[in-house]
Amino acid sequence: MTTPIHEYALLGDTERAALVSRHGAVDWLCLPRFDSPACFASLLGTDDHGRWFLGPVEEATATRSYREHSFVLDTVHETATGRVRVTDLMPFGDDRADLVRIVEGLDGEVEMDHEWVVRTGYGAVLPWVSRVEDETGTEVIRAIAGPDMFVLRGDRLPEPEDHHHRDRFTVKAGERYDFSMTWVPSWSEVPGALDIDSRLEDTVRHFDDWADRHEHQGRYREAVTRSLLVLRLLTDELRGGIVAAPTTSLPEDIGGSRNWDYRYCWLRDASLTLEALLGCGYVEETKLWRNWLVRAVAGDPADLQIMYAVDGARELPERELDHLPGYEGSRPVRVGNGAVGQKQSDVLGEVMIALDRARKLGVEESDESWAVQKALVDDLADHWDQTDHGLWEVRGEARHFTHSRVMVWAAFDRAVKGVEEDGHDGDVERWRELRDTVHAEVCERGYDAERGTFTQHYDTREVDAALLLLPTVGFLPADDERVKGTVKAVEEDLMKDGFLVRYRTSSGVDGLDGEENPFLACSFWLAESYARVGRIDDAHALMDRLLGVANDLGLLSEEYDPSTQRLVGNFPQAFSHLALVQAADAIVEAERAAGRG
Ligand SMILES: OC[C@H]1O[C@H](O[C@H]2O[C@H](CO)[C@@H](O)[C@H](O)[C@H]2O)[C@H](O)[C@@H](O)[C@@H]1O
Repeated sequence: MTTPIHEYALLGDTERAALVSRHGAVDWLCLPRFDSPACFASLLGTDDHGRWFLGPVEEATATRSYREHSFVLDTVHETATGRVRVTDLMPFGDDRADLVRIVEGLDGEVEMDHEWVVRTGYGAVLPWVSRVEDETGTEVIRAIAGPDMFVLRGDRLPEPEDHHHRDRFTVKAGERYDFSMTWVPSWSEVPGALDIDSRLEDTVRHFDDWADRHEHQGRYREAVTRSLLVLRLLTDELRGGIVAAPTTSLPEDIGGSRNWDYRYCWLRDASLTLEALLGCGYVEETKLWRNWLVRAVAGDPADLQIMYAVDGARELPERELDHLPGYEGSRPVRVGNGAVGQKQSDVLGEVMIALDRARKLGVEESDESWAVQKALVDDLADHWDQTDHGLWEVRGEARHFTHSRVMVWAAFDRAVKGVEEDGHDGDVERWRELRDTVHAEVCERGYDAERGTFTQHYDTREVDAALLLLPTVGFLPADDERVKGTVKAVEEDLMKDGFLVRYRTSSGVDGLDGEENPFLACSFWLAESYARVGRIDDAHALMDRLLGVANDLGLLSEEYDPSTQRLVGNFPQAFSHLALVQAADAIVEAERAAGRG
């Protein structure tokens, strides 16, 4: 039986991440990077596609929590005979790729099952596994396949059986067993053992200190803290790229084909992540990402992509993995992402907004960073009127999506501000003129005067949840009648069981089969819109409903299926968490303005 998505916890060290189920199965892990092939892929297949299980043999109830504000996870399993705690972590900041699991007996005794199954290539490849000694003479299990070596250490090593490694042992109160798995390139020596206790302490301290620094105050502080931590975890410490989610192909609709690979760095998602971090006082992180951006987009501005690999590489060809049956049979499983080749005119606007905000918060441009922005905006000035695939990356016809046109306006607007307010150079006359032209065009062609709402694109009367962002990016004030009319139309057309879908798929605009569920980021945008127009009680009601669908660890996926009450889509998803932070910020601001803060 598959594990519901909300039953998973996230582990990670800011360069790679794993999902572990409540019952103790690490069902997803890509090594050595977020976007590397998985060595545990049973999330999208069976146990034979790789997993690491450590949990009670007998039926148990499990309660779990992160230690302080970190990603060190404590799961306490209670059986009829006793209680045992399993602590899982990926130690941070030591240039190693380890997954550590500590089993401690708390009460009575508990019989534990241990199973370690490594498969490389997303479950396709059986490695060569042997018992070897490290340089201190300690016995370890080593699995080798192509470029990868995985080394399992432990106080009890499991035994081989049908290409799995298994063990069963009893843990009594007061006993402790440590296990760790380490990835190194296959041509390396077997890596040495970790000092587990000190790595655990440093890892908790690092994340907890980081989380303590944020400035958000308000009723949703705890949810905001966990969301910021998720965003931090998805920001690659070494390379600076920010991934949209650590998973691929968790379905937007169970059993459906809307299954995509999110382990890449979208300029849109990354810029919005930065804005959320900046809004809570995390300014330094901007430099890491901005330097990544400058390296990734270096070269001809016409070659700008909408997403890159985590190290800035450009090749992300989409392919289907036929050997994997998919999460609850949701096929195909895809790796790579075909949207990489799309034109999405909103992304430069998002980048320019985030970098403008960073400048205003004192982040100085580097020699290259303004030059790169200038080149990109000049290139946009040559192609500003083209159609695109929009922020939803539709696979249907390219169109003049109203949100994209607004973001073209935003790109010129922030470029003009870079000159007027921040003293940088550039073709400001031309940018100013284009900014005003696009504004007028949107208000004329993207607005349905009869219904009093902006529309999804210039040739439709449909609406789109992205239109809620018009006041957020400064295109029009929140109390403009056209904005208010848009909020009303979006509520009328896109509400589904108390949550918001992105757009009506029935229009066929996205060129895809099947349905999708409410999109959590859009639902947070609605809460933010309510706050901006002073509907504070409505904002709280929606916020509470949304936080109510997060799992017990405060994690959210991309979408939520109200009919089955399940989180669906990739998990955890930066888009949902960054939108949560921004909605909470907007509510605090609105309460302050209304004298309710
Ligand atoms: O809706 C079809 C598209 O779905 C994915 O895109 C979504 O995720 C992106 C990453 O978070 C986000 O930037 C985008 O706004 C979302 O629509 C998928 O990556 C696309 O390939 C697919 O066409």
